[in-house]
Amino acid sequence: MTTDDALRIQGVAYGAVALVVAFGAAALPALAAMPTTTEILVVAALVLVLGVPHGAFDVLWAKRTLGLSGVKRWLVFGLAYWAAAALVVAVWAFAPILFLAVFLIASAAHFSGDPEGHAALGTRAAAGMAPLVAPTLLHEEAVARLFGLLVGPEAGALVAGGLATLAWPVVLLVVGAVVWETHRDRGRTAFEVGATATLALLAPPLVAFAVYFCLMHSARHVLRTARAAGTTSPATLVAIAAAPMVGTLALGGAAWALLAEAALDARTMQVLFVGLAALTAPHMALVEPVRARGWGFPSRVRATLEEG
Ligand SMILES: CC1=C(/C=C/C(C)=C/C=C/C(C)=C/C=O)C(C)(C)CCC1
Ligand SMILES: [Fe+2]
Repeated sequence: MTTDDALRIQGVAYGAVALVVAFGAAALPALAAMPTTTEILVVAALVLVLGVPHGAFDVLWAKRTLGLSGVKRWLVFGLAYWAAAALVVAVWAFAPILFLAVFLIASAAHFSGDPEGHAALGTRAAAGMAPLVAPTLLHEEAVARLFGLLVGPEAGALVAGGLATLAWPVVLLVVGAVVWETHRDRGRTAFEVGATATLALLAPPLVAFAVYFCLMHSARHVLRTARAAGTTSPATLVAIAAAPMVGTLALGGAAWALLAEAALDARTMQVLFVGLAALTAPHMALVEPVRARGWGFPSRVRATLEEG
């Protein structure tokens, strides 16, 4: 099986799971109650084990794009990576609303890279915004509460309200994207984006995020990395990601210890999502230029391949 086959299977499997979770949650409304501490802990564990490792492959992209070699250069790279992350944590501490707003906008831009091959700009916008905006259509209060654990209840409600004003436009954009991509014979992209929006609309916000982030965003990135590295061996991939993952876990542990005074739910949310936001800054700085070049192929060559 080639990595391209694996990417196709991943897209379809993700869409199927997303729809099952979405309609399962809709059929069992008791599940859609306010997020409990248990839910937060389970989602945190899933995101940590299946989601966060995709960023550990940044070392591989750094090697490819920056041509890093030698202990000194790797040390400088590591320092710059963690300095960028620390800066984000400082913004969270001193300007929480700015932090959350920029994190959401940057995340939408980052998630818009998920669809494979060519996709219309509107489709990319829909793919990027659906996981973040759609949950506020039916679960605005739950999103506000979760944001509240990160930035305080008032700021949380404000930002969730801001997202909620975008909810219908984003739903319409998703519908347009599904119709357009189907019309252009890109049915898999249509299915993926439609499933993400359905999941984000119907399932409890954190559950929807975990399913999307682990089975779409992270899985897709790992498969793209495997394709660029020319390997399908899980052992090779684990070997690449192990050291950065251990470093990340150590810093996450330190953050956990520092936040000893916060209640368990706030503490977990903060370590997880402020940590994700912090890592997203250097992660995007490395990965977005690679995406603009077609994931390791010169974009013009790739475009010709895809048109043909
Ligand atoms: C906190 C929170 C949300 C936002 C999460 C974001 C914005 C995650 C971004 C992760 C990134 C960009 C990872 C990079 O690879 C939701 C789902 C709206 C609702 C539940 C609470
Ligand atoms: Fe990512």
